[in-house]
Amino acid sequence: MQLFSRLKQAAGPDWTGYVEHEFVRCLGDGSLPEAAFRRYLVQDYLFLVQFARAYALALYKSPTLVDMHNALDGVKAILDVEMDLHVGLCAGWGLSRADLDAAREERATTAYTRFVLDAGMQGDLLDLQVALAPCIMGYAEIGARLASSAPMARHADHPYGRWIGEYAGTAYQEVAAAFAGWMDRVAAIYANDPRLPRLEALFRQASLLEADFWQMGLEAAGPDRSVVRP
Ligand SMILES: Cc1ncc(CN)c(N)n1
Repeated sequence: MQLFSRLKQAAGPDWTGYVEHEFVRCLGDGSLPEAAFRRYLVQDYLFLVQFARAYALALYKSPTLVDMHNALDGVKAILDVEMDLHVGLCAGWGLSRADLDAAREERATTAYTRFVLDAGMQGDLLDLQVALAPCIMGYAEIGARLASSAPMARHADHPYGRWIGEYAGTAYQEVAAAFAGWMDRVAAIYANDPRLPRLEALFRQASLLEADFWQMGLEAAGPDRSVVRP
């Protein structure tokens, strides 16, 4: 079994609480309040900046040249692909790069990104990959599900159709598949039974922090958007 599938199974409701969060459900059916999406967009820009640093740390933590190339591909995928798409998406919502650079990090953004960076600083490449996995793999899963289950998602009138299309699209899906394969290859060398509880704990915590990130967006739409946790 792929390490990702195993970690997901172990995280159980903490994983579904992330990928099926109310923010995601409302994004899919188009009912997400604009204020929630805007806060999310701004914070996600700040998130991606820190996430690029985490991928760069993966390069530093890489034991082989092959791993270094995989990590470098990840840095480039964020800086040259996802970040460009994100800035373009923000521009469509009237948010300039200057607006994004001037924004203040919300606590949920700080908590999540610094957790991932710390997991990588303390641990080895596999610890870092496992802490990054909910981010990379979760959005691929969400994008694919929303694109196939929300028929309107591909319609030009859907307010969040472009976001869904980006994460359901081939470019992002390929990045996620490549990441899962790389993590499996590293796990084949470094994972063993005594390490599993620690890896599962890292994955679970990152999944919870992803759910908090959605929640932070949702709360911009009003204080009554309570956490929907299993
Ligand atoms: C918070 C968050 N998590 C994941 C992704 C997808 N890389 C993202 N853009 N933002």
